[in-house]
Amino acid sequence: MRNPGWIDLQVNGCSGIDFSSPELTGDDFLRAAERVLESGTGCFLPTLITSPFGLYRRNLGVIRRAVVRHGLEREVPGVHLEGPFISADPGAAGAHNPDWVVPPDPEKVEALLDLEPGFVRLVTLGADAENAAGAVRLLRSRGVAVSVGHHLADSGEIAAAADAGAQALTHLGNGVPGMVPRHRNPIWAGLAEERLSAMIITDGHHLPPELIRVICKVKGAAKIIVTSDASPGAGLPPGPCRVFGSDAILEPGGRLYNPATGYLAGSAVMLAECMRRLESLGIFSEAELRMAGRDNALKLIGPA
Ligand SMILES: CC(=O)N[C@@H]1[C@@H](O)[C@H](O)[C@@H](COP(=O)(O)O)O[C@@H]1O
Repeated sequence: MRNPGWIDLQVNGCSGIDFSSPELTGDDFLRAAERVLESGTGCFLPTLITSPFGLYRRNLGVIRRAVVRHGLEREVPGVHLEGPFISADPGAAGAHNPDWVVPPDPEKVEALLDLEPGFVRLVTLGADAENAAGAVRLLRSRGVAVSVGHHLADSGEIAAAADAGAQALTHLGNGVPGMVPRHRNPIWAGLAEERLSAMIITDGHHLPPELIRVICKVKGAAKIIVTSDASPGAGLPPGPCRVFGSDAILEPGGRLYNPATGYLAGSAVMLAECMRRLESLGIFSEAELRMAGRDNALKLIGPA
């Protein structure tokens, strides 16, 4: 499979560098960006997980200044805010700190977007948040792409988000409690909502092959977006490490998890590896892989 310059909408950091850390510096960001780009990713959205407002103010500025200073606007066209408007339920929040979850009030949404105008390109919010549909409409009116996830939303709430202009589902199959009702749960509801693309993490640990196959078959190649969800642990040697301010363990096989909660804490690989793993399942042709690893992501966030 030829690498067309993969586009990764979800990169939380790598090599011990956390884009959501209160200590992130411009040089840290550039070091991490260099590793991401040399791995075969042509363009990516640094992703900030659920954080206090002051952290967004600080880190959006740090990242934007570093990008501009080094002329990386094509490679890093903006950021993905994964939260803070998600569900605080422990299974839905996953690696996110529920203490920083807030409802998507219009003033809060506007305040976040106004920190670095035009720099937020994608927001993940919970479709079960209070007035989620209003927030989706507001974000879309400001030119921001919206994906829903980290929620316990039912099919009605997911449909309402799609009616309001949401375009995708963030890491479908992850960011839900370990045990869910067998028929009515956010995975089936997201799978069944034909208007929404499915972002999926194909790192070999987040989803079993049979679920990847089902999601790809149901959504079709035009509605699949592979993301790495690479975390600060990506690129580190196996063993204990720090991820999103918590202790984590990176197993020799590449599984990265928080031992206190048992939840995965992002992935340990970049998008090129996720694409190789998806290719090895034999579901998609080369042209379809290019859609899932590049074209659909570009379509989602639109031109810079
Ligand atoms: C940055 C981020 O949010 N990553 C999520 C994590 O929060 C969630 O816990 C995990 C497993 O989800 P699961 O336990 O529902 O499979 O998927 C992703 O790694």
